[in-house]
Amino acid sequence: MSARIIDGKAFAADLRERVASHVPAFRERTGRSPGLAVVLVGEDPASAVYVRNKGKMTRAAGMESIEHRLDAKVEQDELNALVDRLNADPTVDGILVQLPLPPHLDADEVILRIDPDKDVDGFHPVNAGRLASGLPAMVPCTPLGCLMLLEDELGDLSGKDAVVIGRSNIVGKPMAALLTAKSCTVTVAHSRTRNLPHYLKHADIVVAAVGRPQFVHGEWLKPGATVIDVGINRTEDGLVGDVDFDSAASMAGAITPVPGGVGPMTIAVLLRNTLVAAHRREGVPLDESAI
Ligand SMILES: Nc1nc2c(c(=O)[nH]1)N[C@@H](CN(C=O)c1ccc(C(=O)N[C@@H](CCC(=O)O)C(=O)O)cc1)CN2
Ligand SMILES: [Mg+2]
Repeated sequence: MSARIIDGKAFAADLRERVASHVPAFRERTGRSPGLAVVLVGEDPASAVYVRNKGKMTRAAGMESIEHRLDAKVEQDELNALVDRLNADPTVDGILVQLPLPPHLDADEVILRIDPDKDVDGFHPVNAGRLASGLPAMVPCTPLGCLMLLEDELGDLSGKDAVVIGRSNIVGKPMAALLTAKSCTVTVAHSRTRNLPHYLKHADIVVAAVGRPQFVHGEWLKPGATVIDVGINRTEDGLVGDVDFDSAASMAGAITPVPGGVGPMTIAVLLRNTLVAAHRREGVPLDESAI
């Protein structure tokens, strides 16, 4: 193995501290802490862990965590009504509905209902449009976390060839928009791409978010490439990414591990987005590029 291991866990801990350092001044200025409301529907065990960690880390950063747990059988109207109440609550700066929702609920409908200025997940089409247009947006947490790791590793990304594998609204599409905004030449590959190794051969940057365990093989990579693995797949061999770590680590210049790579960045960026949303909503200045 020769690749540098990108320590997302340590980067995320640093980012959470940076976020926390801005909270006292916000409280001084407004008389309250930034507030994040998290809605969990049902009992999906992984979602329950993520939501618990979000609450813990929100409080550890000095912010207010408002948690709503709804029964798995809750009706769409009741979920929508909760979002309406959170939209109207001036102490709530960020609203997040934990995904996936039980199959009888329409995630698009509930996301559309969230006030775009409180949409700390960055999933609302208004924010997707703002991001695509280069306007100030709430940016989805996982891709923004990937971008932070990439810039920390590589510095200026301008002119680099990037392949994003996966075209979801949550990771692939916003990741492509962020890399395009950084002047990368971006290819979006996905499950129907005919000859993935052909594209990967030239890629300086690979972001794998396809949702298939160990899908990307090291032999396909350009030697020295930076590989960001967004996958979290629970298999008989434990938790694995979308990249075959061992073969990729012998070809790449740097790679994120699973666990301990991208995953921890998701919650750290969520706290960052909540801080940003709170400052924007209150009109309190914040140098967003410094956090
Ligand atoms: N509304 C949202 N729903 C979901 C999101 C999201 O950003 N917003 N992302 C994922 C789940 N997620 C946060 O919600 C999340 C996933 C993974 C991690 C993480 O720290 N992973 C660890 C491994 C933990 C494990 O064993 O499962 C790691 O990779 O090191 C944090 C948050 C889907 N839903
Ligand atoms: Mg896909």
